Amino acid sequence: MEATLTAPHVLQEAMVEKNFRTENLSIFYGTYEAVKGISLPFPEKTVTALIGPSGCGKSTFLRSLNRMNDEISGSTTKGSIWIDGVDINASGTDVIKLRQKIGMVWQKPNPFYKSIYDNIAFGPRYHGVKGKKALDEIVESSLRRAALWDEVKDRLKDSALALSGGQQQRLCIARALSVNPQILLLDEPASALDPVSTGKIEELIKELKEELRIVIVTHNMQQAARISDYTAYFYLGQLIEYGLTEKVFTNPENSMTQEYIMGRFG
Ligand SMILES: Nc1ncnc2c1ncn2[C@@H]1O[C@H](COP(=O)(O)OP(=O)(O)OP(=O)(O)O)[C@@H](O)[C@H]1O
Repeated sequence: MEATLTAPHVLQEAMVEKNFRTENLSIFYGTYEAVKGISLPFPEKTVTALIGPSGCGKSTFLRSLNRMNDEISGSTTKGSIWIDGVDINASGTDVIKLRQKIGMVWQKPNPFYKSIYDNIAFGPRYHGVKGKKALDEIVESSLRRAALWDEVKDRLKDSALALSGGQQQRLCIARALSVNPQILLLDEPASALDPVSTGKIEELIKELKEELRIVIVTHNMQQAARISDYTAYFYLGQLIEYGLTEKVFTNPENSMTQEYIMGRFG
C-alpha cells in the first residue's frame, strides 16, 4: 500500500505547528491497532476534516484528542498529543480541565434532561462560576455564538428536549462553547439533521473557526469541501493523505484518496 506517501511532509508540518498536533499517535483496542502512528497538525483558525470509509479510525482518533477514548475499557494509546507545549497523553493530565479546553459535540444531539438555560450554565457552574448575572451573560453569549439565541431567548426555562434536532445540536455546540474551549471536536455533527439545519451548522462552523480550531469527522464529501481548510484521508487506521482541502479534492496525490472522493469505494 502507498499509505506513507505523504507522511514525511505531514510530519514536517506537524512539527512546525506547536500548539496543537499529534505525533506518531497509535490507538489500540486490546491488541487491535485502530489508529496507526498518525502525525497531524491542527493550525489556528482552521477547520480540519477527517474523512475515510467506515471503520478507518476517524472517530477513534478524534475522541483521543481530548482523551475521551480513555473511557473505553481496553483502549490504550501510544505517541503524543501536543497542546500548548504539553503532551496530554502524559500521566498526570487533568482530563476535566483538558475537556474544558477541548470541547466535543457528538453525532446525535445529547442535551441534558434540563432546561435550555441549565444545559448551558452546567459547565460554567461546575468550573466555579457563581452569580446569576455572570451565568446569564455566559448563557446569552454562548447561545449567540451558536446562532441559537434569537430562537430560544423567550423560552430559556423550557426543557432542551422540546427543541428540534437541529436546535438541539446547536444547543450542544453552545454548551461546549460555554466554557471557552480553544478547540472544538465535531463527530459528524450534522449527519442526523435535515438540509436546512445542516446548512446552519456549516455556517456556524465557518464563523467559529475565527475564534478556535475545529476538527470534524464527516462522511459528507461536499460538506468537507465546503467547510474545511485542511483534509486528512484515513484508511484502515493509516493516514493516506493530508493537505489543503482544495488540493486534496481537486488534485489528490494518492489514487486511493481520489477513488474515495469520487465515491468509487467506502
Ligand atoms: N469500543 C471499541 N472496541 C473495540 N473496537 C472498536 C471500538 N470502537 C471502534 N473499534 C474498532 O476500531 C476501528 C475504528 O473504528 P472507528 O469508529 O474509529 O472508525 P470510523 O472511521 O470513525 O468509522 P465510522 O465512519 O463508521 O464511524 C474499527 O475497526 C472498529 O471496529
